[in-house]
Amino acid sequence: MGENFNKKCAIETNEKDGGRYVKAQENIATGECILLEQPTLLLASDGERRCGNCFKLAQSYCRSCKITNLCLNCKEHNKYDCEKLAAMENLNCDLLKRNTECYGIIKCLLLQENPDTKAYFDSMLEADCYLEERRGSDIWSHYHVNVVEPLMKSNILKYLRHGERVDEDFLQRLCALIDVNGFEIRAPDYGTMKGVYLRGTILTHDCTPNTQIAIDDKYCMKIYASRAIEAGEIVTNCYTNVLLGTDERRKILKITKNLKCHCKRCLDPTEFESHMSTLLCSECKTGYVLKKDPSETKWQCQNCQHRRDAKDVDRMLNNLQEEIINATNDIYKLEMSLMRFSKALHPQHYLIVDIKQNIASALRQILNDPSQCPGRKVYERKIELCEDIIKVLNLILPGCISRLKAITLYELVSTQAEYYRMRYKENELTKTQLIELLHEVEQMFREAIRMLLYEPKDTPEGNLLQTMLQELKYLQTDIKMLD
Ligand SMILES: C[S@@+](CC[C@H](N)C(=O)[O-])C[C@H]1O[C@@H](n2cnc3c(N)ncnc32)[C@H](O)[C@@H]1O
Repeated sequence: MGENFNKKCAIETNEKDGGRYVKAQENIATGECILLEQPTLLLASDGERRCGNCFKLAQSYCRSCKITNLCLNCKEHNKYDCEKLAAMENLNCDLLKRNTECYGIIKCLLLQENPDTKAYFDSMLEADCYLEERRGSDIWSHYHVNVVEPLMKSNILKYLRHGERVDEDFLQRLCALIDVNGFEIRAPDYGTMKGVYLRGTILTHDCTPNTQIAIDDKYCMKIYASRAIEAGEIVTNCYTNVLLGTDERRKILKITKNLKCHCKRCLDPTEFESHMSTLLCSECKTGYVLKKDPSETKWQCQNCQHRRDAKDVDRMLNNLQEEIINATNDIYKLEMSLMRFSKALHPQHYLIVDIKQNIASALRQILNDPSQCPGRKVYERKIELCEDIIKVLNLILPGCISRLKAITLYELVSTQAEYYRMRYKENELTKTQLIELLHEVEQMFREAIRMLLYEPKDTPEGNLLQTMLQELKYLQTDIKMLD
């Protein structure tokens, strides 16, 4: 569980609430690594069963301890945990197996039992988890029924050295710590699981963060600067999806982290002129409808002052969101929805961006399948959509390197290169014009590559970087041959 925090950073403590955060002590350059860290705990997502060794989905159990899931290809899992559990003769394994969420907490308790990992457990307890705010809530009742009661009734506590300090509050605290500090990470087969990273979790949230987090196939977390960070700045990470609107991001942050975000983006009604939350006025048809402050319950048109109730807006956005989900990959349905949404939402609203991403991805499938003989309209539409998405990303992540930007830029330039070649073949472009356009494509290709250079090797983005480097070489050869 080695870790490497950049020496230019320091962990500081907020005097008011004791919360920790990370501050840059010196200037940090774009792309510079801030932290490399192995997880302290890897856990299945709620309700899932994953092999205790390879973390693929598994239904079978270890023959020795009888409680850890082990897939048919794996023979053993953590030796300490296995032996400790196997020695618990009167453990009610069936009860624990039925309540899948117990296993993550058992892993935590074993971290505390094992002298080699006790220090990690103790530092996990230092993290924020706002236990008092959860007391009596639905989530508290959920864990009472699904974790606390089964664990108490299973006899496990009497086998633990620290069992006497384990009561309802202690177990609820462990559940809360995992909820607040667990990172959603890629599982090795498909889906996601949770990883607890004791250092990575200290970074404060910001909706326009100054770092990016990448996790490789050995679950090593790398945090690097997505823009230059000046000495004295707080080092931040975005706990939610940057492509959501302010209300949606804040709702998720409140539920998952009990956090009221007051970052610059949340406090700017236009979200840095991106207008990702802006509606079009249903009265005057042209005015922008905004909320001046994120905690307000009324939306108001900046042109005719017409007001809309927040509940009514929520209902409309939920219906539109459902429509996108129901359209799945159907381009016709998506385009029809886009036309309808465009009457109610700003052209850069997050749901418009979402639908454009869906259409672009469906078009990619057509362009990658030569048997569909894609016509020029398909290329033109894909180019237009990618350009629109990049424009929004540049507004919300100004000056930042970003995986999202890199991938969208790559989608754009690979489509443009094909499109220009097609037009050249159809004698619409001269050779000189084609060379000039391909040179422009090459510049943007380099920009996309530059943004992925800091991604670890064994990640989908690291692999994409290798593909892009190859494709850049082909493009350069192509240009040379035309010259
Ligand atoms: C993952 S932890 C971050 C580290 C935490 N401060 C600690 O000491 O363990 C998430 C919690 O930190 C606090 N936090 C993180 N970012 C914040 C922000 N931008 N504003 C206010 N509180 C924040 C909230 O209490 C949140 O639930």
